[in-house]
Amino acid sequence: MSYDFDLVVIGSGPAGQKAAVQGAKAGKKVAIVERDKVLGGACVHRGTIPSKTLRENALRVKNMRANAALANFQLAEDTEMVTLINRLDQVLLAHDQYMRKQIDRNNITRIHGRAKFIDSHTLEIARVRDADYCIKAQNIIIATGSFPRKPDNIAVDHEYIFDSDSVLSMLYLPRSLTVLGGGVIASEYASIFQALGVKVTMIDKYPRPLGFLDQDLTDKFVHAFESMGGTWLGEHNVVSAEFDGLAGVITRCDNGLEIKSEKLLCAAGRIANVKDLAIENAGLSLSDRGLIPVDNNLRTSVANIFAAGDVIGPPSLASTSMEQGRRATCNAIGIIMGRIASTIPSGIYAIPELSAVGLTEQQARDKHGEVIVGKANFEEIARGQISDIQDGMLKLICAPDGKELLGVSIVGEGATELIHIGQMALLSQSPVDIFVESIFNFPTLAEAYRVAALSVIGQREQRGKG
Ligand SMILES: Cc1cc2nc3c(=O)[nH]c(=O)nc-3n(C[C@H](O)[C@H](O)[C@H](O)COP(=O)(O)OP(=O)(O)OC[C@H]3O[C@@H](n4cnc5c(N)ncnc54)[C@H](O)[C@@H]3O)c2cc1C
Ligand SMILES: NC(=O)c1ccc[n+]([C@@H]2O[C@H](COP(=O)([O-])OP(=O)(O)OC[C@H]3O[C@@H](n4cnc5c(N)ncnc54)[C@H](O)[C@@H]3O)[C@@H](O)[C@H]2O)c1
Repeated sequence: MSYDFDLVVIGSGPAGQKAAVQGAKAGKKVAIVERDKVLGGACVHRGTIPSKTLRENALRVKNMRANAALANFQLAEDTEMVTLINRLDQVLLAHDQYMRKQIDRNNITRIHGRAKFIDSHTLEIARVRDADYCIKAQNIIIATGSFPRKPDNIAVDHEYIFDSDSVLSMLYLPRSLTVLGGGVIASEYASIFQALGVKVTMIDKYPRPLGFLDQDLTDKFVHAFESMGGTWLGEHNVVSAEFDGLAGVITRCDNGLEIKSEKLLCAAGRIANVKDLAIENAGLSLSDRGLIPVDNNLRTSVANIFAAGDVIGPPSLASTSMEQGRRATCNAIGIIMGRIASTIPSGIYAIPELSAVGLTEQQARDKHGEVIVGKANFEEIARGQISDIQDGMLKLICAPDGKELLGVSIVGEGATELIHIGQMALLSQSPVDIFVESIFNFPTLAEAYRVAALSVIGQREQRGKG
């Protein structure tokens, strides 16, 4: 069979972009199909980058409020959202230009249109102005991402009730906001809006937010959120949320509680985006959870079709999607890569940040028994004192021998950067002593590694004597 391309990638988010570039670097004839006018996917236009840009301004507002002696700072009533994401256009433009240049420099064919499978090697491209046409590819990578789940009982209208795709299209900063969910999106936006002075209520059916993280971290997060004036309602099941017909939203829980707020953000999970792909024409079907099933090499049940990113499910991060995209291409073109390292960090850009790598304390106890845990509060570290960081903490989780590092969990400003020190120690299988024997810059938050390691070593020596 003759093909138009060696590799066609569907979707230009983090997974698709890296998949296409990897193919071109390996000398293959590659095309990338994107239905949006702009490249970058949810990550760039509706997710990671916009939310982190708003976060930067929320932090500035919070910091200005923190020192009333320097400036009596108050956000104006009816602050327009555009002023709070004023740098977003510049950030997006810079990102878009960078991506276009990279795609063009690598001679990747950009196709603007919606892809649909005709068979396992053929895609039909639907275009807005021009006629549809077909392309044939030896290998295809599905990197079509995900979209927000809309529960039937939540009337998302993008005017009063938003999802994470539309939340930043609000015209004005609301006075109050209900956030449905206690996952990553909910925790990030709830704390960002609260830091901006919005009265936020965050609700989840689970007892604590971000349940996959160490409880010490989530306790500190809830404390920080409530100290800013937010309300966390765990173990509350939302049964309905609707516009009240006047100027707000009524959220009802199954225990009878009713919450009134100006706006609501529904962050109740995301769904793999396979609409319009007609995967059945290629011989593919979805898993029970609505995801595209792949093996360890990211290959689907059809030999020449691979999938990467949110469309294959957790961890559903931009960071992992990029690596999956790259690996999917390598596997497709015969460069066998094997499994992705299990030490993937999670970074939650809430206020404060949370980040973890390896095992949590509970996971380590379940697996290894009497583990040794060393903690360092940022208030005890010179840099933490200087920066007045109230809710910062770093935890080292070590095997019962007090030497082998099993995991690192951090909450506090800088957590998503600091975690990589621990990640490198885990990857290089360094004993916990490395944090004591190495000299770190002073004053830095990284000193917390040293303080926590000293605590571990102290407990290890006590155990040795006992
Ligand atoms: C609010 C929010 C904040 C986030 N923050 C972070 C963070 O801080 N860090 C992090 O690591 N991750 C974060 N994420 C997750 C991250 O955005 C996703 O994991 C990542 O975007 C997934 O990349 P992807 O390439 O799989 O898909 P996407 O980025 O969703 O890209 C898929 C692309 O495929 C295109 N497409 C779909 N169907 C077709 C079709 N039939 N034909 C042509 N094109 C098609 C879409 O238009 C889209 O451009 C966040 C997500 C959200 C929603
Ligand atoms: N920094 C990051 O890495 C980052 C940031 C944002 C998003 N993401 C990714 O986006 C994905 C989606 O995030 P998400 O937060 O929307 O989903 P999620 O699945 O993590 O959380 C959804 C939450 O909503 C709750 N919920 C749903 N319906 C409810 C109801 N009726 N009543 C009460 N609670 C209810 C669930 O219990 C759950 O805790 C995640 O997989 C995450 O990896 C990552």
